[in-house]
Amino acid sequence: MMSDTHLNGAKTNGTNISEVKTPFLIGVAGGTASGKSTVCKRIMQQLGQAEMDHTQRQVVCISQDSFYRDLTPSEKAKADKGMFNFDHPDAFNEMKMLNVLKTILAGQKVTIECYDYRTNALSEKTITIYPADVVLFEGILVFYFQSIRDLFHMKLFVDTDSDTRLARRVPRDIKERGRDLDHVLNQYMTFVKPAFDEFCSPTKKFADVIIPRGADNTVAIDLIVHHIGEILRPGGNANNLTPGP
Ligand SMILES: Nc1ncnc2c1ncn2[C@@H]1O[C@H](COP(=O)(O)OP(=O)(O)O)[C@@H](O)[C@H]1O
Ligand SMILES: Nc1ccn([C@@H]2O[C@H](COP(=O)(O)O)[C@@H](O)[C@H]2O)c(=O)n1
Repeated sequence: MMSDTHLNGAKTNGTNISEVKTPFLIGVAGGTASGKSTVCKRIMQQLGQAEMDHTQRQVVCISQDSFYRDLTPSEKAKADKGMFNFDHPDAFNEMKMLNVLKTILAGQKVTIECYDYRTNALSEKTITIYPADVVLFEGILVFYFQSIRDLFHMKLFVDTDSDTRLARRVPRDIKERGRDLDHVLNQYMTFVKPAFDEFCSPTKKFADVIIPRGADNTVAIDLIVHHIGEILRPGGNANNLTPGP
């Protein structure tokens, strides 16, 4: 289904001297454990991309967590005790996010550091994002920063009720992020919940599509995938990609 219709190639005497892809950039926001990553995975699966080698992939997903800023030693000590606010916009490096997304939109390859929740820091592991047709950028605050928000061609908000999100976050953080129950609940009540109400939830208004119940909402995901397919098909409007309002 992926086509080359949105290659912005400069042609001289019929020869393509440069072929630059402008990827279709999709922002996926929502509260913690709302199912953002799972929705992205479903979209990739339905576009037939999830099982592909990452160098061949034409649909890729990037997490906003790769753009947490470095912590000072005293912030690090707080973070280890669950006393640092990772849900506040100041915890992110907006300029780095902006530069990376602009590079991706310019059709260039980028290398992104992966985030390690056990050390509360970027890890040595990196992932290289090759020029792709569709790039999904998911995270709690991807619509918070206007500079970032303005870059998206499509904005999705995964809307899952807070009880469900907490019920998913507790086992996930214990199993996958090396936390204990006290740590998860204290952090949730002190920072995660208030920051969701103050910074994340208000960004729902920027979404083009709100997805109630996340990945359980197969109808919404089918519609979104169909729309992406229409844009990318030969003759679709992918030649004229401009970010949405
Ligand atoms: N529809 C669903 N039904 C059951 N569990 C889900 C569903 N969506 C996500 N999960 C689980 O909830 C946790 C958080 O999901 P994830 O997609 O990683 O959320 P987010 O990216 O928003 O933090 C994971 O353990 C995931 O397997
Ligand atoms: N060192 C960190 C960094 C982030 N968090 C929490 O992760 C949440 C965002 O990730 P989701 O997959 O849940 O969207 C966010 O709510 C932070 O509290 C963390 O606990 N530790």
